[in-house]
Amino acid sequence: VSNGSQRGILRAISGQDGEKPDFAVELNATNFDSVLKETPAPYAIVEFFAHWCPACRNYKPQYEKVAKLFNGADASHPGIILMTRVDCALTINSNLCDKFSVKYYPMLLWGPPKKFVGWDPKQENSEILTIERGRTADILLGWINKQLGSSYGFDDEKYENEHLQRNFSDPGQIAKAIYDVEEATSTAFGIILDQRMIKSETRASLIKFLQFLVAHHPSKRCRKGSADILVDFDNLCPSDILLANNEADSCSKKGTLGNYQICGEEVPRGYWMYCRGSKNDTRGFSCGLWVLLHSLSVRVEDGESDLAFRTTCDFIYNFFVCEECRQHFHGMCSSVSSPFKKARDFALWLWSAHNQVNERLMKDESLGTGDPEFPKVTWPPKQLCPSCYLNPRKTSDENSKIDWNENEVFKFLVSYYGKELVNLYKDKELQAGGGTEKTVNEELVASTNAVVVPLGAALAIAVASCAFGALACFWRSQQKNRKYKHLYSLKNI
Ligand SMILES: Cc1cc2nc3c(=O)[nH]c(=O)nc-3n(C[C@H](O)[C@H](O)[C@H](O)COP(=O)(O)OP(=O)(O)OC[C@H]3O[C@@H](n4cnc5c(N)ncnc54)[C@H](O)[C@@H]3O)c2cc1C
Repeated sequence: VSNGSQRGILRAISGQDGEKPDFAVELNATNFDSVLKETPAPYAIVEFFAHWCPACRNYKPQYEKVAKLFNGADASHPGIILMTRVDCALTINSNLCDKFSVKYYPMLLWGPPKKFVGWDPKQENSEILTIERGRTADILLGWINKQLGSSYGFDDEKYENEHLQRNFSDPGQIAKAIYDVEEATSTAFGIILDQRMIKSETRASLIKFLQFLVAHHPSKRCRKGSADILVDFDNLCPSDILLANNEADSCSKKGTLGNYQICGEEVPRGYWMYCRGSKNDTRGFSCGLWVLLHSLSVRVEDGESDLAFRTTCDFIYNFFVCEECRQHFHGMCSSVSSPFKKARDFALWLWSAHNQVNERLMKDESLGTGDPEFPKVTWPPKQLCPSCYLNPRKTSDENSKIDWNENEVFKFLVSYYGKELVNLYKDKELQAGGGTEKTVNEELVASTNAVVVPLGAALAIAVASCAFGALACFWRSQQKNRKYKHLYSLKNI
């Protein structure tokens, strides 16, 4: 998907355009496969229409009324059905519409998004169905409800979030959070550039965090995007420029750095799934950031645990725009007196620090500052991890300290933020890769195709420490080799 068309899609979804946005996402022959392959939604509807067709124009408000329920930042049921449309009157889409044997307008097809990709019309038992009678919004929603056994209604428009409400007995919810981790990463990077936060005193901290992401981000495309930025970092945001002018344009959104998408072109998507609040301004980014930090913490090895701890602390201190949050977190970081030697200790420290924040906020939230649908709890609640509790609290004993079984908590964190988080995502990666799973090393090397790798701060810090595990080390040596190869070839010109 080209930058421009992707931005168009994001605008359509997030409604940040000046004019009233469409909720259904406009697809064309160029982005059709990639958008449908990438969407986390389990179902898609494609409306084939022609812009000159009066019946289609009349139908648009009906289709949009349904799309508003499922697409966009204020959808009541996000992430379930991606509603799209293809204009068959555009020459670029002729083959696409022919492939789906579009015989009349508007024609609606329903199915799992990935089944639209590489669809063969001769295929028997296809999971793609024609929605024969979707002529009004009511009929279309009725058809969907019948198909899914759901009871969605247009009254759900009030940005309610009942289906995502915290359900402690459903640990499977975390599988959705991988999309929020990507969104949080991309949002954090966007804020850093927007707010011109890369300065001479914060630059090294960002480089360290990018290395952390390259080695341990649970999403492949964020590892790849972070590696791309890291490789070019010294060119894009040289330290001498920052020393001369602490507010260098090149290190902000205005510079080339602003063209980099840390998690690829499809992210951010403009909505949150696991971290979606019941109101627009609650949860979202700060929840996604926590999940990112926990997911990183359970992926480090013993030897990197202290660096991971310091990298996390410095990143939050330098780049988290919530002043109270960063100061409070800094206080917790500063109270750690001896270096971490075990990955387990770092993961448990982060868990415990997060619980201290939760406990502090529980009091504030009685003032109505939190999200009423998602009250803060001491985490994980018993429903999610019964074995984490040594002595279950008695009702009369509500305020006593919980006696945690830290071995069980660690096991739980590793499984929750490790395997379970990437449950859905792995399938997606495999499907996207056509069934052949490349090693992460190959992916990283393939992704970092810069011709010249600068041997400045990024690489110097990287090569010197090799601290973030074998994977990052491997990647760094690849960069180093390329640098030398490049210099060598230059010398021979
Ligand atoms: C580093 C940091 C510091 C912050 N400090 C402050 C602050 O000082 N004041 C303030 O008002 N807000 C602070 N925030 C924001 C606040 O913590 C919440 O992120 C925000 O209120 C949204 O809450 P939430 O209900 O989505 O759950 P969050 O607390 O954001 O948690 C996200 C998810 O993580 C899981 N989780 C909860 N607790 C734990 C735990 N102990 N270990 C592992 N997983 C857990 C749950 O599944 C939860 O849904 C901070 C955020 C961050 C990232």
